[in-house]
Amino acid sequence: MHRRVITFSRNAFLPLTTVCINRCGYCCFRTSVREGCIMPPDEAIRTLDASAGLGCTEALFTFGERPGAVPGFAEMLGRLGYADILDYVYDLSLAAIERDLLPHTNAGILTYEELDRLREVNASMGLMLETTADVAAHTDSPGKDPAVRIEMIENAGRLSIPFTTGILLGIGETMEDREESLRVIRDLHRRYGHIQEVIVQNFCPKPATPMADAPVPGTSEICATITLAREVLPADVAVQIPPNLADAEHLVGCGVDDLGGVSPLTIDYVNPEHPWPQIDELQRVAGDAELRERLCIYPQYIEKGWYSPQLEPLIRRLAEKIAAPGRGEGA
Ligand SMILES: O=c1nc2n(C[C@H](O)[C@H](O)[C@H](O)CO)c3cc(O)ccc3cc-2c(=O)[nH]1
Ligand SMILES: C[C@H]1O[C@@H](n2cnc3c(N)ncnc32)[C@H](O)[C@@H]1O
Ligand code: MET
Ligand code: SF4
Repeated sequence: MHRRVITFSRNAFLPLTTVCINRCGYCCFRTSVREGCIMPPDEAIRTLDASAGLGCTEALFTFGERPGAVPGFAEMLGRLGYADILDYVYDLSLAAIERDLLPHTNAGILTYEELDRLREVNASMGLMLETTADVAAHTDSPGKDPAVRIEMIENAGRLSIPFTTGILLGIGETMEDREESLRVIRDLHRRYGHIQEVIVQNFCPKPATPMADAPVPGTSEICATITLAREVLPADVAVQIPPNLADAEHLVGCGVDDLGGVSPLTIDYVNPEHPWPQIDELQRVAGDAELRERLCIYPQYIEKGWYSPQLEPLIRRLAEKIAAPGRGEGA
């Protein structure tokens, strides 16, 4: 099951806010409304500048879902001059584009209209399905209702947005649940053709969360799930594993196509205890496979023109840049 090419994206992770209406049992990212819960514009711009300088091509905006519904948040955001976090991410997406970075946003559940608006300034977007099962970890997370997640992924399909989704392993679901989740993703892709990659992400326990002592999926179980994903999903959908969370070196042979976004500058704010491998270590992870840099919009969607006109020149330029010979590690 060894695949010849393994891809990754050089990115910058910008957690715009840690405030969230959900309370997932595994999450250490979410905080209350308090000092520091919103990344200020000057810090965001510094991160974009520095990441562009390090050769990154993607700005990943990942943050809490519907923070505006949490009391006190709107007032804090208002002090930065914004009425809605989506106005803020829109402006920062423009700032990213100006600096030659392609925005990819995962803000949790968004409406059709919100997706349509962000589509103008995002090369791809994402939302983890997590699981189709009804799990205890999601009891206090209305946004993790599988029906709600499926509806949003469907809306992204209607809007022809190149899309990243995935499943989270070890949150109370069974192997059968994983198979069902993967089939649902496959069926969405059959209808809309927009799923570019599916992340198979293993739960990592966090201190002081309800799941702090929950068992973690072992390497052989993760491998079996990657193999299952590769069997269920069509060949044009990449299977991604995060190289910082699992034993990626031993898992790539299970059917992995992609190592996701890796940052030379920022940490993985969702899993802060797991540092990224250095980009020059990724070839070791990829083993015999050819390691190839990609953009956050996959080549087939560039060919199909599934992007907004204002992203066209940048996508063209970055596609040439990553294809240029001599652009190896640290370039
Ligand atoms: O650094 C991370 N990147 C995450 N990414 C980013 C991802 O690695 C890249 O941004 C995409 O592969 C696009 O290049 C996600 C993107 C999504 O759309 C949905 C979920 C995730 C999850 C993570 C994550 O937990 N940590
Ligand atoms: C951005 C994505 O990160 C994942 N996520 C959230 N918390 C954890 C954790 N403790 N371990 C692994 N992945 C996590 C969820 O799948 C979310 O959708
Ligand atoms: N809160 C969103 C979600 O869980 C984005 C990723 S977690 C920080 O879907
Ligand atoms: S995983 Fe995402 S939705 Fe769940 S509590 Fe954390 S930030 Fe909110």
